[in-house]
Amino acid sequence: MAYERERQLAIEAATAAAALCEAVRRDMVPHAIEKNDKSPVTVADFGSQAVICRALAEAFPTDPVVGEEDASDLRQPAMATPLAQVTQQVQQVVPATSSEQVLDWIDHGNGTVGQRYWTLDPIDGTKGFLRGDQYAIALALVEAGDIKVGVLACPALSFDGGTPGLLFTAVRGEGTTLMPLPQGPTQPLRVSQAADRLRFVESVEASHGNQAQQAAVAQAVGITADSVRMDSQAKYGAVAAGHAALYLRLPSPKSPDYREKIWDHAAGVLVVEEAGGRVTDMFGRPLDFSQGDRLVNNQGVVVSNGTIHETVLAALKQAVTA
Ligand SMILES: Nc1ncnc2c1ncn2[C@@H]1O[C@H](COP(=O)(O)O)[C@@H](O)[C@H]1OP(=O)(O)O
Ligand SMILES: [Mg+2]
Ligand SMILES: [Mg+2]
Ligand SMILES: [Mg+2]
Repeated sequence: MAYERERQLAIEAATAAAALCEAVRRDMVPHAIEKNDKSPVTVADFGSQAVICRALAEAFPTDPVVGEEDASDLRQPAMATPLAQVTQQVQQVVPATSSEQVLDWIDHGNGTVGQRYWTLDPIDGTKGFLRGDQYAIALALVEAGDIKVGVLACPALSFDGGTPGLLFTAVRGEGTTLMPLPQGPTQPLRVSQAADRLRFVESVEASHGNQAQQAAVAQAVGITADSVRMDSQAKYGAVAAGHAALYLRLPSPKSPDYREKIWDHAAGVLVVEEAGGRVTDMFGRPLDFSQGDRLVNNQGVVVSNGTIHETVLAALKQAVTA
């Protein structure tokens, strides 16, 4: 199988990070630390990035990792308490780790996009994580702009009332699989074509999309049920598993020039594509992962079961020009 080492390593690292995040949520009631851009980060985001970057640095030392977080704030003297908490959490995975080591592992994620790179969102949906809702650990390998491996760990996700905790894994050309966390039988995953599964998913956070326009487009393609609102790339998982036919993320009227970050999409895109679905921007262009840490050549994201994709793009064109 192609990319077997990369796939195995990504699964192991994301599974360890998922356990760390769940331990934080269970044991310490995480609170938000505010970043410069006012968005939240927690002890678990830092711990997850440290654990995954450590594994990548060891196994693939020359691969850059483009991760969401960096350790500059954590290095400030005023952050001694959260740093100690991050270190304590990482020690559950890697015993006898020092804080210095943890900071260096986090900063291993400050790489830049190149011919081959990994991109990591140590917690995608930090707001969902803090609310007790959905979040994901998202890790992907990209070569020449093409996503080759994508792993999405969704510790709080379940379908049809199952035990929470699902891991999605995709390798380009080899399909998508679903496995319970932390381990269990693997099953291949396909998107759904069933008419009764014509649900659509969107963000919980209204400011991350355009909910009025999303509802109008969904209705135009015959989806009459209310949206299922979900944080994080778990939405890609819902489409890949056939629990939704469509995920719409249209530019928010409050931030029309926002460009999506690569770590918010890379793993999810491959998980859906390899399950038989399709992902483009709102104009039908493929997402371009070769340009840097943002999708500068794209606006909005449309994720579907494939079958309805062209109809959705046509409805979107009408909605935007109307
Ligand atoms: N204006 C925006 N439009 C789209 N996504 C955004 C916007 N602002 C922040 N985000 C990103 O949305 C992601 C969460 O998505 P969701 O709502 O689907 O759970 C976060 O990674 C967040 O990035 P950041 O962590 O930099 O704030
Ligand atoms: Mg994040
Ligand atoms: Mg994110
Ligand atoms: Mg964030």
